[in-house]
Amino acid sequence: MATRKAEINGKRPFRLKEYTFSCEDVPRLSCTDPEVDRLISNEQPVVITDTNLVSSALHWDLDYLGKNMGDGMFTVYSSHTNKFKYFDDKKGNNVKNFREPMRHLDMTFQDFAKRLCNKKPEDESLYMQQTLNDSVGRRIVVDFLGFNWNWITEQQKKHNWGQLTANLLLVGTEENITPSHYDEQQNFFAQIKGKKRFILFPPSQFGCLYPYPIYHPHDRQSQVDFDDPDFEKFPEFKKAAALEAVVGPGDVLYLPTYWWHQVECVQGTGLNISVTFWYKCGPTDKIEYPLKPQQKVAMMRNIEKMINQALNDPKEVPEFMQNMVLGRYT
Ligand SMILES: O=C(O)C(=O)[C@H]1CC[C@@H](C(=O)O)C1
Ligand SMILES: [Zn+2]
Repeated sequence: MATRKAEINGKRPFRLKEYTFSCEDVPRLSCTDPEVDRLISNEQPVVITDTNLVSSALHWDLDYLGKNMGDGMFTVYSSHTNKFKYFDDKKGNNVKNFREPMRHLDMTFQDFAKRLCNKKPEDESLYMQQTLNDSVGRRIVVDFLGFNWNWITEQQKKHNWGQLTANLLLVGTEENITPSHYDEQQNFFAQIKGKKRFILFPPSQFGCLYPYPIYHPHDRQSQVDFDDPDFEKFPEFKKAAALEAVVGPGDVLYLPTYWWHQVECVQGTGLNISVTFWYKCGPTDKIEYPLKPQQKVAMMRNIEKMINQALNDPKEVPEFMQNMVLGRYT
């Protein structure tokens, strides 16, 4: 697998996987730069520095979390590969012979930390992905309250976003990968320990990324295997052109809603800890034409949902969709 050398601001170089598509850099700007507001208003990704958003958590490591996360049970995914492809198990019955690509385990943080420390190369990869809630220990609550809520709440108000819906704590090891998908929420992704690489595609490249059907457990995920793309089945993927961002401790990536992202824990950067800040999108006051790509994706999803409901049988959807477009709009 080809890799290339990279670095952030001249700091210690590390290696990134190479793919078939080009990668341009996401802008990296201080939160004091007015360009940050412009990019967020335009729903363009940007790496924002100096926010102090999670400065109160930069001392988090396996030992500290093990001592302070409390004795609650936390969500940990286990995968035979280093990929953690999200699936909605409520949609599992819609697809014949669907095989869950990773196992959902529940364990205490202490158990998770022990498995990470004793992990042998042949063992399954592990990824803790736990919504921060009141089950954590007191010191974690203090660190959480110490996040720069003034700054992020100011962003929420300025850009007229909806409510904060979740803070997901992510604890993984280098080379863990979350394959390419899009979400329907605004996201400030805060890096606490280790480095993460984001491969981003704008919503306008929906046609290059071939998401699964909406009834599929992998709804919102790309069908394309970036490590071995099937250009026969997914010819438009040849036209995909990515933006790339590598974030380190203290960096915050603004990840706009409907933007495709693959997330990789960077090799050689050790234990990886992040926290997401997901917000509901704001209301669309006035429809303006031409419609934005993300509005068209939302429209496509609503139409797919309507067709699925009306047909009431996932097996009928492919033929219905093909009858609608093949030879008519192709
Ligand atoms: O923040 C998001 O939108 C995500 O997809 C998260 C789910 C797994 C996380 C990761 O860092 O691998 C990223
Ligand atoms: Zn995501």
